[in-house]
Amino acid sequence: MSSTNPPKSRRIAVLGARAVGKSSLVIQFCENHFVESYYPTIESTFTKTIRYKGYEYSVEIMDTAGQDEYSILSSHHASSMDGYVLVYSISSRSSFDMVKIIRDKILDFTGLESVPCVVVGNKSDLSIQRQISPEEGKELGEQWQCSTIETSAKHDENVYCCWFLFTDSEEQTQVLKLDFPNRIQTILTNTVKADVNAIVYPSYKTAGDLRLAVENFSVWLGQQVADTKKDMDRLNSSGKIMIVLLGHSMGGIVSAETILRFNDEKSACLDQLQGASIIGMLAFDTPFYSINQNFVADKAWSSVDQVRGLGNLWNTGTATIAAATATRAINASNHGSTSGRSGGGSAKKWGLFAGVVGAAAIGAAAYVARDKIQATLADAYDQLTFISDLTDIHSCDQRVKKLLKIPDIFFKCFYVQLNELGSDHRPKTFIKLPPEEVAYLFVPVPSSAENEIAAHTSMFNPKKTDHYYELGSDSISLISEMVSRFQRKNGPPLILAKEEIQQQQP
Ligand SMILES: Nc1nc2c(ncn2[C@@H]2O[C@H](COP(=O)(O)OP(=O)(O)OP(=O)(O)O)[C@@H](O)[C@H]2O)c(=O)[nH]1
Repeated sequence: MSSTNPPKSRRIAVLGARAVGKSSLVIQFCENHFVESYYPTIESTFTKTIRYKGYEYSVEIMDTAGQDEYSILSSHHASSMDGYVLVYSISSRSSFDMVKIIRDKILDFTGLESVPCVVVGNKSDLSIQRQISPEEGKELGEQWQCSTIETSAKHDENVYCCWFLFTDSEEQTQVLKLDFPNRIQTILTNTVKADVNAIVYPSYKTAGDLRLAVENFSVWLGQQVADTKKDMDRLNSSGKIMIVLLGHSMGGIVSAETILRFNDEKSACLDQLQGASIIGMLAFDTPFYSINQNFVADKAWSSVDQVRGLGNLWNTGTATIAAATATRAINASNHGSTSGRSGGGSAKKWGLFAGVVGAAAIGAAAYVARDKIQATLADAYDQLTFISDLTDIHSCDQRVKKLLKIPDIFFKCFYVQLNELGSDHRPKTFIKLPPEEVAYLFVPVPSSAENEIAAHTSMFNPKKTDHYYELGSDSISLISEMVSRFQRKNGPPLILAKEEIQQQQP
């Protein structure tokens, strides 16, 4: 990831019934002409760079084959998309109904409550044949809280607008709907062919001792494993639970300490995790080597209110996520049924596992380097005994060293870096950068936030973190790599349910 500002990339699928004008809209937008003749599409991909509200977007548009009620939504079209343009023809009631069916299929597939989309009523030039009024189109948009627009690919009316509206609506809904854990869960499910459960660690104790936080977190983690096992038993499925910890901010330190604890106390690990394996951790802006003293010293931070506000932000849970995953049924007959709506862990069919990948974590705690900041600010935080753990540089250093010594634990830390350099000509970062020998494990993520604290707290906000999407895909690639490594080492995954294995035995 570079610190320049390359275009933000977006992948959009265009979906709708047959002959509503999907290809015509895409061709008009990308190539500026209208094709009168009708050639049913199988699938084509177009790319176009657009400038919108000061940002450049490199948009990859997937034009898909027309859908009918019986078409099966391809995973290729439903997943790894940043959003959808759903097209109907204003002259066809059935195509309007089809848009609703397609959206339901996407929600079922992704397990989300809502997805960024724009509903487009095409062929607005055919007013005499109109079957759907503009009001009916708008009502649907209000119901789904998305933008709607009528277009004519033929007369090139509103064609540009529909793509811009998408960008706008996607920007607005992204933070709320496709939040980071959901995004990881959805994409990872399809990437590693696994039932992926992103579990957010529900409450994070910012008060209290680090050891207590680690203990609480370990107990919670054990509970997640037990719940997953119960689901698996109920569905008579077999598989090995793998856990990946994702920790933002101080959650990364809690995750690292949890791994160290389980490694030091192997019997406790076996009891509490019931044989599940922690295969790695990803940290996000975790101050493993304390926070960057440059900005603490900056008097811009000397407002108690500002820091109190920051504490509230950290405590909202926006920065508190965890994930647990389970390898999905490989049996094709079970594919369609494995995805449930979000939060529907129990709705998942845990049958026929190829193994179970589990991930957990992310907590964020408010903290400041106590001895680097004014007394008044420290007072605002005096219940946060975590602070002292960050000022013990020797322990900080040892923590990372010990973590790296544990065999088969994969570790990476992403950290935010502002686009401009500081007055000392060094990168502006929230965390203090690590020593040279471990620098390769720390990956900068460019941020356009106004300062280091804003960058830190908005790391999972696509509006502030320029490479939010890449952060998601990089995390997914790393988790996939952890899973493959684990599976390579521990033999091929089981792909059959218990009863099928029994049936196959002589
Ligand atoms: N009058 C009018 N005709 C249009 C418009 N857009 C597309 N058409 C015509 O509608 C027919 C179907 O257009 P396509 O763009 O191929 O439709 P599609 O949705 O991609 O079709 P499939 O690939 O089968 O899903 C073609 O004959 C187009 O010329 C429009 O805005 N107005």
